[in-house]
Amino acid sequence: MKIALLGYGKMGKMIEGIALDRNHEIVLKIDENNTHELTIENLRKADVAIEFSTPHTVLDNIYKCIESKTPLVVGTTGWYGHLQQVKDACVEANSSVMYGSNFSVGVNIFFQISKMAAKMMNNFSDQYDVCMEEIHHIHKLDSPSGTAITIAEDILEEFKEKRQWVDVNAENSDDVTLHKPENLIINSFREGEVPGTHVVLYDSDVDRIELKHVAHGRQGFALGAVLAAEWLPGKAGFYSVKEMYDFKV
Ligand SMILES: NC(=O)C1=CN([C@@H]2O[C@H](COP(=O)(O)OP(=O)(O)OC[C@H]3O[C@@H](n4cnc5c(N)ncnc54)[C@H](OP(=O)(O)O)[C@@H]3O)[C@@H](O)[C@H]2O)C=CC1
Ligand SMILES: O=C(O)C1=N[C@H](C(=O)O)C[C@H](O)C1
Repeated sequence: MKIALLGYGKMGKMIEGIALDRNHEIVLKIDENNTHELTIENLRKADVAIEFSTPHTVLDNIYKCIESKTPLVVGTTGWYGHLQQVKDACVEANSSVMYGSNFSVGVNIFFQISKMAAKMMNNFSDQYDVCMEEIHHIHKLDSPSGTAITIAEDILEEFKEKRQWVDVNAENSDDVTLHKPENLIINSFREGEVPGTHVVLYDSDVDRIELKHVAHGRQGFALGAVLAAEWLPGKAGFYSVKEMYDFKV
């Protein structure tokens, strides 16, 4: 397949390596310095585009791909407030977009485990409280992580004591008003070069249950994005990575 890489940073470079190993060809690489090359004409030379740029640039890139009808895999996080508009634009144009807060198979298994646990724990919400932690490298621009938001929204669907998630980070950690029983607290930490760690904690007076996913590097995210780029072409519509993995449980 001919692949366009929109964003050629830590993820874009790792995706390039995996795509070449799987006999794909990279026909376009866009970073901050050559955005003028991101034209409809150039996008149409690709069978699929993979977007790992920044929360500030992702929306323009998505809309360009929708306009050119280039199937697009979006890994960039920090834009989910615009999800419905993007979905509507994609469907109206009969284009193909898949987004995912995390493309690794391990995290997608973790999503399922966490959702199942939340459903069980909902029967014991008089005894257990739930909170989350996410730890990432200091270069990360968004907080909480997209992965943490996906986990939190799954928990909110099942664990009825919680009404909304709230991000507690270096900037607002002194604000005690955030700690209300109905708030699902996500504690976001930025440390060194941590690739991505997510924890769900259920705590009672007598014990604690911890569910934890630790990424050892970015390889799993990058392979998942290439698998998505192989899966998407020919499928018009707006998809989430959960539809690609479609685990049978
Ligand atoms: N869904 C998932 O599985 C994963 C998602 N992510 C997310 O992916 C995103 C990228 O992560 P990462 O690669 O680590 O970040 P980096 O900061 O390493 O890379 C970002 C890249 O985007 C480039 N860029 C800047 N402006 C534009 C633009 N207008 N168009 C295209 N590219 C542009 C930058 O260019 P320059 O180098 O010139 O500054 C850089 O190459 C983040 O949002 C992160 O949260 C990360 C890992 C996994
Ligand atoms: O910025 C990162 O690095 C990562 N971002 C994604 C997220 O926000 O969840 C996925 C992964 O955790 C790494």
